[in-house]
Amino acid sequence: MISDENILLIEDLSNGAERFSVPVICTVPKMDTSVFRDFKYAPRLIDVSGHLKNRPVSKKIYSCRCYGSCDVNCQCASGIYTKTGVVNNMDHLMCDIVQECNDYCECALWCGNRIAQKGSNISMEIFARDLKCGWGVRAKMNIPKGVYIGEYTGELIDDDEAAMRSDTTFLFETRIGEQTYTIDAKYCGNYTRFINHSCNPNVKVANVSWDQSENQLIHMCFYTDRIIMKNEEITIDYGDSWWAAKKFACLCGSSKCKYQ
Ligand SMILES: C[S@@+](CC[C@H](N)C(=O)[O-])C[C@H]1O[C@@H](n2cnc3c(N)ncnc32)[C@H](O)[C@@H]1O
Repeated sequence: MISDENILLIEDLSNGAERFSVPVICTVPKMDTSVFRDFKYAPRLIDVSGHLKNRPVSKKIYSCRCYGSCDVNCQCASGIYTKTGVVNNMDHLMCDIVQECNDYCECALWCGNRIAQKGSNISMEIFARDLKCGWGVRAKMNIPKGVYIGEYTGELIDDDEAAMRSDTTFLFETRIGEQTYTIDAKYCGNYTRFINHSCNPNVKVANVSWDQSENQLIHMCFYTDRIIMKNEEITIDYGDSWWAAKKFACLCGSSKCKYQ
């Protein structure tokens, strides 16, 4: 039930689709709540028909024969994660593709190189930041550095379709193999589409794949770049090209602000 007077506006925006509830909290009068009426929660990427079609496996990439968890000698282990699944070195995360183990790998489901593919269990909530920035996302618990917190989901559309979308606010570029695609999370996505920009962000976005095919789908995955305390706002850097298309100033408040 959506009402401006309630502090807890929605108990769980995900409707049980996540491993944690995604409450929407409003303490700012006159916030625009219409976004939640039209919003379809999608814990995974979907295509315009509402489903992510199976893509044929053209040529299989490497799959490992490890028993239990892969170690550093395993060819498909990215070396990005520690044995407990936390990112080792945030600079390495910014490589072309973080390759996780895939369906053909013989390692266990609990292998330390299967992290983003299993989804996050780090609780987040959507809150009313202010009337100018709108809604934002904050942590419901303390989170260590290097932890996977979610994937940018929404409709997966091709370049022609993306060019026809009038609102570019929620467009995020990705690719399948060599072909570029766009994720649009305006009407359909998960909590990550409410994450605001900061010029001093606490979360980094990496290209991650767990496909067994050479024609891999690149997932846009979010990892904490420092320790995040309970109730701290989650922020990412939207990048120069996003800001180039906008006619308003950044309100991140950081002393490092680049888009004032
Ligand atoms: C991807 S959405 C983030 C969620 C959004 N706050 C909402 O309520 O739906 C991006 C929009 O949020 C606002 N926003 C995010 N970060 C901002 C910032 N640093 N300064 C000003 N506006 C920001 C702008 O309106 C921007 O178009």
